[in-house]
Amino acid sequence: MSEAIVRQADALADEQHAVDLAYGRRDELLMEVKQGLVDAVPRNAVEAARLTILRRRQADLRHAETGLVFGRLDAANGSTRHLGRVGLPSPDDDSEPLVLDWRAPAARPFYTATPLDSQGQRRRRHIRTNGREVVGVDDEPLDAGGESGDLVGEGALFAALSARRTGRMGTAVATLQREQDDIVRAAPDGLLVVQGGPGTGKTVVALHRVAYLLFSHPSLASQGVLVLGPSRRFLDYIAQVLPALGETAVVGATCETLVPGVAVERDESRELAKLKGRSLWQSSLTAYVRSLAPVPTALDFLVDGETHTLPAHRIRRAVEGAVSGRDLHAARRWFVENVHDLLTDAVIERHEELLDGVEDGFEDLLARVDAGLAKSDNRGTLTGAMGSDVDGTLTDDDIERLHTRIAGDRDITGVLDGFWPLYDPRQTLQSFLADDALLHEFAPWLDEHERAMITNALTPLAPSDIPLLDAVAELLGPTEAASEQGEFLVDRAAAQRDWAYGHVVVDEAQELSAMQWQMVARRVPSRSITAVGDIDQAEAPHRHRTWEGSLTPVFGERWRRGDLTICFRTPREVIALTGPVLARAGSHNEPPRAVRDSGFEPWEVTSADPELADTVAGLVEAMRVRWQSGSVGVVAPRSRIAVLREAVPDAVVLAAVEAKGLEWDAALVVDPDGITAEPRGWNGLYVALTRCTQELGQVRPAD
Ligand SMILES: Nc1ncnc2c1ncn2[C@@H]1O[C@H](COP(=O)(O)OP(=O)(O)OP(=O)(O)O)[C@@H](O)[C@H]1O
Repeated sequence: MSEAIVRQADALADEQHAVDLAYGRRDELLMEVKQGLVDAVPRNAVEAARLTILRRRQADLRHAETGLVFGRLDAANGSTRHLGRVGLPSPDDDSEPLVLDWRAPAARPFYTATPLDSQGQRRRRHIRTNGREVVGVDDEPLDAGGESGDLVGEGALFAALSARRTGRMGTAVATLQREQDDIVRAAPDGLLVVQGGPGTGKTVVALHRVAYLLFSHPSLASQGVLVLGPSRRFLDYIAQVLPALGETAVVGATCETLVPGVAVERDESRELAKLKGRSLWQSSLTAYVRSLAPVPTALDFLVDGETHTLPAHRIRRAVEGAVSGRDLHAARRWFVENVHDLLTDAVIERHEELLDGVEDGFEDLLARVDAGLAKSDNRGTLTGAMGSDVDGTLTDDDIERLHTRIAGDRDITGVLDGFWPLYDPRQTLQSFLADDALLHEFAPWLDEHERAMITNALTPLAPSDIPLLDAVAELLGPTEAASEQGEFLVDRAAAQRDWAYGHVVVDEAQELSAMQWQMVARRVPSRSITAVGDIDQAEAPHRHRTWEGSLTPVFGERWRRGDLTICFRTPREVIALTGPVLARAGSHNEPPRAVRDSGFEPWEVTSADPELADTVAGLVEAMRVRWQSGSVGVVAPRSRIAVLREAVPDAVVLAAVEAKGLEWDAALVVDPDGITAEPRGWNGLYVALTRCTQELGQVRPAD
């Protein structure tokens, strides 16, 4: 046996031993946690918190069944460390864990050390497993000096990349690359926008970042993290990744589901969506909602049978004081309290006048007041009901009671409601959008045709109405304090429109309109946001071809950019086709660099249009045979989807926009010219061409 084979066999045996120990420890810990949870009924908040931690730990350990240990770092000082999906403490109270969590700072060299910058490490080892069995190890010496390549752990990476696509995303925790790791571990302050071409691992990075942030910044975990994806289907697609990374404290949503209790009820034209996505709406809606504050006038109130008039100038001062820096409903609450105070003062003043009148005709005056009260209601006389001191002066308790009585008085409340009503966000938005004169006044940037488009497309709600509704709801403010619903943080966060998240991750960020960005920003007051996307795959009706264009209207200069440049999905042969497509799409970016060849040259066939569906059915069948147990997807212009779905009922047939973020072993692009003829069609074709991991075919209808 050659020396290399013996070394490999020894390495496999060593790692099998380490992996066996780790699984043994994991099973032991799982058992301990299970026992801790048996019949556990929390008696107090501390115990409830302990049980939550135990449940979380149980979920983490369960999810770590696959790939419990995937790497090892050998340090220059002779120590070794194994790395895995979750940390496993050593059974004896050793401070060194048996397995180091991949998110721990000490694990970082596994992703970033190079021969030129070895970070105190001698060797990096990737451990490949199948279930609990070690099937391979890949070693990289880090102490040899010399050139550093682009990739870390090539062997393990290529093994991961050549695995058949199941249509569900897996984790890449064992094979994250340097540029990806830099983004995963970047400080969570401010808005970080990550531009990456197709297949550069944007979604992978975004999800690993969530897991990393929740692990390393526990304060974020207590506020929750929101992951915003482009569609429900997409959220389902990634749903298994976060639990596998040990994370459950995450709310997933799309821009359309972000406002609890509100659903999109109709589709809309691109023209309207583009119009309603413009950033100018924010200031127009702000001005409109501000205009709903009442015009000050004198107000009359009946207190204890006496009319008290608060003059217009005092109401004006109260309104002006209330609205500054508050949402409309908070301003209203402030105003109402102020009026209660003013009225209390007015009644006291009147009472003092009465006392002053004692000297000149006290009895006459009292008789008049009491007679008036007896007529108006049965609350008793002022002099009697107050329980004032014997000398007639009001005590603090009297004043407190008077104030409470005024605050609870139905008639007074009625006057205040009439003067300053509560507003429903949906009705408020719809009244605004329905009224040409209001639009003219508050959104003077709309022309007549645009105003007509808006007033004609009112109910029910379309996707672009959701961010407008959210803006109005925020400007109005809640009518009362939100009630906390649900035992778990994620349930409470998802149910509350104004929940302040610790961090927000946005996938396919290039699609967001300015108003959708506003909606995101509102949910994270700290602006701790990671947005990943490819501006060249933008399909949305906005016109942005650069991140500056997309972000500046909302964030100004307050964002930074990161880049992902290596394509892990699409093979070099296919990426080579995309340069001209990108240029036609008006891109400012280079295509990403593909990490591998597939050995399949992309091919093209033509078919007479009437036979196109049959041709596609035949080609899909042949591709299926070639990619047994793998996946095949078809991308086509919208107008052909229905016919193709009928011709190949058991295949995935999607429009380019629907294929975004998805990948198959083999992709068949039908009628590429038809795709480019769609709105933002060159961007769409770029998406379509870059879905495959191995084989790309195109079918063109013959003229
Ligand atoms: N470090 C990695 N190790 C293994 N696989 C990886 C790695 N990074 C990315 N991949 C794989 O590459 C493929 C593309 O990743 P992902 O879907 O995150 O890319 P994307 O940039 O979001 O693509 P798109 O722009 O098309 O949405 C996936 O199969 C993913 O698992």
